[in-house]
Amino acid sequence: MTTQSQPNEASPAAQAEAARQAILKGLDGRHIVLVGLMGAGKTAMGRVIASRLGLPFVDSDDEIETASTMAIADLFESYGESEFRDLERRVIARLLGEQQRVVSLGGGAFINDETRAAIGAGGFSIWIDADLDLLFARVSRKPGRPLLQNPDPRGTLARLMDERYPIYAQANLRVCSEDLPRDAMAAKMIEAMAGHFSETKESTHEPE
Ligand SMILES: Nc1ncnc2c1ncn2[C@@H]1O[C@H](COP(=O)(O)OP(=O)(O)OP(=O)(O)O)[C@@H](O)[C@H]1O
Ligand SMILES: O=C(O)C1=C[C@@H](O)[C@@H](O)[C@H](O)C1
Ligand SMILES: [Mg+2]
Repeated sequence: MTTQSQPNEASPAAQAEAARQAILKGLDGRHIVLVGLMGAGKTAMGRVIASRLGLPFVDSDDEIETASTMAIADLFESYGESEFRDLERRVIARLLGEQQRVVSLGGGAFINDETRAAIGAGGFSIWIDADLDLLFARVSRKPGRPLLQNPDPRGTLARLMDERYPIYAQANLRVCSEDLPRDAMAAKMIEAMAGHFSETKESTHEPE
C-alpha cells in the first residue's frame, strides 16, 4: 500500500485552500449565518468554521448578553420572551450591518420574518439539522436554556422541531449534524459549502 499522493493530486492543504477560496468567492462578501435548534452546534461549529475560513466569528446570544449585561436566562425571567426577541432582532440587524463574519444565531432568531429577510439579503444561511436524540443529549450537558427549563424538555425540543423545521428549511444550505468530532463536522460543512458554490455557480443571493 502506498500513502504517497499521485503527482497531479493536490495536497490536503492545497485542497483546503481551494475550498476556502471557492467559498469566499461564492459568499461575495456575505456573512455565513448558522441557524438551527438548541444543541445543533451553531456556536461550537461557527467558531471552527470561522477559524478555517479566516473570518471573524460572532455569536448572537453572546452579543445580546454583552449588550444587555445580562445572562439570557435572566433576560427571559426579568423581561419575558417577547422583550428578548425584540432585543435579539435589533442585535442581529446590527451584526449583519458590520464586517463579514461567521454569525452563529440563537435557536429562535431565524424564525423572525424581519431577521430572516435581512439574512436573505446579506448572509448565506446554513441550517445545522440534527435529530432529537443528538440535540437532547447535547442540551442536557449544560443547563441555562430558558425554553427548556420545564418538566418535559425533550417534548419541548420535539415541538420546536415541528414548528421550526419548515422555517429553518428556508436556509440556503442544510447540513446534517452527526455525532462527529468537531473537526470532522467542520470538514463536512466546508465541503458542503464548497460543493454548493461549485454546483450552483450561485450568481444571485436568492434562497434555493
Ligand atoms: N460536532 C460536535 N462535536 C462535539 N460536541 C459538539 C459538536 N457540536 C456541538 N457540540 C457540543 O454540543 C453542545 C451544544 O452545542 P452549541 O452550544 O454549539 O449549540 P447551539 O446550536 O449553539 O445551541 P443554542 O441555540 O442553545 O445556542 C456544546 O456542549 C458543544 O460543545
Ligand atoms: O431556541 C431558542 O429559542 C433559543 C435558543 C438559544 O440560543 C437562546 O437564544 C435562547 O435560549 C432561545
Ligand atoms: Mg449557541
